[in-house]
Amino acid sequence: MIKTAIIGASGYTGAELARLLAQHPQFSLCDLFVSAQSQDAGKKLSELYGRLQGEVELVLQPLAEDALGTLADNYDAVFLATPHQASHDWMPQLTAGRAVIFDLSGAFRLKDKQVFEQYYGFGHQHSALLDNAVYGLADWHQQAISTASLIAVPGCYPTASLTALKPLQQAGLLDSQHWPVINAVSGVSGAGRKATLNSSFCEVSLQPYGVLGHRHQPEISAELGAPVIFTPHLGNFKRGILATITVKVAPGTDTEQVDKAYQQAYGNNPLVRLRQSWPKIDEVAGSCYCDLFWKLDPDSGYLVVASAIDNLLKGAAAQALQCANLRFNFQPQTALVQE
Ligand SMILES: NC(=O)C1=CN([C@@H]2O[C@H](COP(=O)(O)OP(=O)(O)OC[C@H]3O[C@@H](n4cnc5c(N)ncnc54)[C@H](OP(=O)(O)O)[C@@H]3O)[C@@H](O)[C@H]2O)C=CC1
Ligand SMILES: CC(=O)N[C@@H](CCC(=O)OP(=O)(O)O)C(=O)O
Repeated sequence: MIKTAIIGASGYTGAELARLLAQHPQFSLCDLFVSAQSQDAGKKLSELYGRLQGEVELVLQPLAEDALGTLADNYDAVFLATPHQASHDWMPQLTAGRAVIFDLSGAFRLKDKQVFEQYYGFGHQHSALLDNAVYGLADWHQQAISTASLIAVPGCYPTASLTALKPLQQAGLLDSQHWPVINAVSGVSGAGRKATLNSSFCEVSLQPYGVLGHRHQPEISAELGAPVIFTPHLGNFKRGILATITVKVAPGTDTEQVDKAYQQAYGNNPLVRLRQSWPKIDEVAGSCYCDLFWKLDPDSGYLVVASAIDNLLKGAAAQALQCANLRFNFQPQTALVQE
């Protein structure tokens, strides 16, 4: 069994990871950690999330930062479901241990250090770790993930967007003169568990935010190798993301070529569903799938693709476990879909 711990286990993505790992036949979930000053230290995770009663009965332990090095030697796998800065600060000690690290934060997703200053509000101090980190877009980087020691699990919006765009890019069907335009709506759990005014019940009303400045724009562009316009919106629902993406296809592209690109990319992938109609948030919320559907207007050359995921699952915890399945040589979908 793969000995496993989660740091940041009391948060939304940490709790989903705990649930998934607890039902995995090959992973043994041993310990759950929160920050040293956490108000939840000493509580059972199931006290915070009643639906986990009987499924995860572990207690949330306060993390002594000076014990990080030994901590990473006690496990085969450590999942970080922590804020970006905490992941950044702890990574040198954690990666010195024997555990493979799966980081759900954005701290190691980008190679360009300048992006961190501009979009994350801190200067990146760990160039060598950045260079070594593998971007954990699990449906695309199986080979690199299978040998990595530090895996930077993508953000939720980038997962929805890149799953839709990469097959087109791979098949050479994107018109490089026109930037893809991504409009995406996320449920409020995307903002994490901690209460803020913007995410409080009476304040949330469908609205764009982070316009022309969200940190997922450089993440999507870096992985796609092309600039994009990305506009996120906050919706008044709990979980899920729907990204509706408009692209100009290369001259002469027809529907058959687009269908073939998606079939080639995902025809045998149990975690990406090529739908026959436009995807809905309700059809992916609580699941580990990404649902895709598209339509091409051959006259104008514009293609619209819709991509739906659960932000906490395919957009975070389930993708992290998909990476872990690849890293430890299990089927990528193990414990993620019913077989
Ligand atoms: N929510 C989402 O849809 C997605 C989130 N992510 C990323 O995953 C990570 C976790 O997100 P999410 O679960 O939503 O966040 P939450 O705010 O729900 O949880 C954060 C967790 O980290 C702990 N924590 C907070 N501050 C610190 C700190 N300074 N040091 C150590 N631990 C700390 C919290 O517990 P405590 O404060 O009690 O210690 C809690 O367990 C973030 O980096 C986020 O950007 C990625 C994709 C999607
Ligand atoms: C609705 C909402 O607030 N969503 C978050 C994205 C969550 C995510 O993917 O997180 P990281 O890239 O930060 O890990 C946001 O826009 O900041």
